[in-house]
Amino acid sequence: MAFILAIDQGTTSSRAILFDQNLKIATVAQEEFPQHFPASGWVEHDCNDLWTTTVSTCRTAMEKIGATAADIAAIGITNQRETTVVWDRTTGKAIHNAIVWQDRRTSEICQRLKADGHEATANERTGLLLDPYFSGTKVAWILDNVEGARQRAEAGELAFGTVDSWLIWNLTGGMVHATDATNAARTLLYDIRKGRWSQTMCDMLRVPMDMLPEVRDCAADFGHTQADLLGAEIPILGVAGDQQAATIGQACFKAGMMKSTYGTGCFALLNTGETPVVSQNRLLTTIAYQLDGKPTYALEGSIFVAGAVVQWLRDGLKIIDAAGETHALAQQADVAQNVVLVPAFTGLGAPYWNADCRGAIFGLSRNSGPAEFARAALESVGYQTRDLLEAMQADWGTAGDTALRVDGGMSASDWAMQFLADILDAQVDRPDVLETTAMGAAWLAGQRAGLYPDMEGFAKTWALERSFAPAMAEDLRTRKYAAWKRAVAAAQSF
Ligand SMILES: Nc1ncnc2c1ncn2[C@@H]1O[C@H](COP(=O)(O)OP(=O)(O)O)[C@@H](O)[C@H]1O
Ligand SMILES: O=P(O)(O)OC[C@H](O)CO
Repeated sequence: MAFILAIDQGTTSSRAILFDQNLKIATVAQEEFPQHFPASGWVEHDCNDLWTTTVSTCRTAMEKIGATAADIAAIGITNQRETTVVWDRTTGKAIHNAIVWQDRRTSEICQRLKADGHEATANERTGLLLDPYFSGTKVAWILDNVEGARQRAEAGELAFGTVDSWLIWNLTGGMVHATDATNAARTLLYDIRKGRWSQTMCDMLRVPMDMLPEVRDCAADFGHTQADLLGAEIPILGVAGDQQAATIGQACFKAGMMKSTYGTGCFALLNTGETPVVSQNRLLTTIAYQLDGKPTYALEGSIFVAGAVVQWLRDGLKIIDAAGETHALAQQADVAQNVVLVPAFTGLGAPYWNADCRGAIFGLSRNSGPAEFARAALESVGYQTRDLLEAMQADWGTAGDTALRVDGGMSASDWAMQFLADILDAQVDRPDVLETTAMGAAWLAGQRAGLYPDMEGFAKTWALERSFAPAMAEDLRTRKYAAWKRAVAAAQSF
């Protein structure tokens, strides 16, 4: 039996998944690692944790089913995007903790650049906005705050990479400093139209170009693992950022197809084909995947809090013990109460991009309790998705005409998915395999290794587990969504 090893290095855990030659999951290993919050709005990871948990989960997954390196045809890597690592090319040591995508420390730099009128140039080159979310300002922050770093970077001694690059560098023993086009597209340094690093953006953000990795296709040769890591050399043949990998795993290969992933946050990607669509509604233009040198573009809506609102009910309010309890609670909620929760715990992402907004709850009465809170929390994820889809519809026209394919931990909630269908007035399809992110990375590597079918054949393997059809009366849908819009406006003016 031949396997593909998918590495999924996420925000809260590292996972290794072995897929067999029929694209079925053979085993999964997962390890969480600590999150570091050195100041308000700052989020860091220890770069060593990212690396050691990756290797140990790979080893555990292999041990679980007695697979050796000889059984593994190739490795595919998918990763939390934007998170920034800078390391010394000689020692291979990171010079600072990884600055995580959620980190807001460069908010002021972004404000300054915007005030100086740079946003249009940034958007035109990269498809992104001047927001601390992306890597570019994080790299500059490290260079300005670690003693001697800027000088060393200018002397070519330091390397920058998103998490995929950091893992590739370590897996190959420092032989390969590369990334793929989807990860490059999240740095604020990459020209998504020209398909190369942008001198203009590097100058704007003061990032020396010599630090940047080489950009390759998603299915390409990224070197091979050092023999002593997993028992023998294994080729690395696939790389994609996690949301793009999920788009691939959901087989959204045709323009107009869309997926939405509900993990900590929610990321909706609409395949727009060979042309990058410029959003008039504050969505991001990004690369969905790049194969045979040809990029396919996507419009992306990024919401920072989705499943995290359920974690808040559990860990902050302590009104549930496990995420799954929200289903029963939401069912018990008093329908006459219209409690609306705006979960802007770390500001609002698309389409508002309001870093300073904070969470708010409206419509409480003396009878409001855990059930109404749980319902409002699940509903908030549906409302935020509708905001994204309305923006996509305005930019693209047909968004929402096809079913929305969902995945991620929170898509396990039948209640949340039914509400989503209701508030969108659109069909929501949940696939059999919810590990779409890892599946996407596995397919990239597996088809390059000659083990898996081509795009068309792979798309045929997508199987539906459950479809949710809208069942809410139109006037109720209209009233509820209008209440959400009022709540978001009020939260922003607080
Ligand atoms: N049955 C459920 N109902 C509601 N939310 C859930 C359920 N199961 C998991 N979640 C939420 O899904 C999230 C985990 O999803 P996952 O895809 O593993 O996230 P990530 O990759 O961002 O760590 C958690 O925030 C959790 O609260
Ligand atoms: O690690 P996840 O699944 O929360 O995904 C993080 C995204 O890639 C951030 O853009």
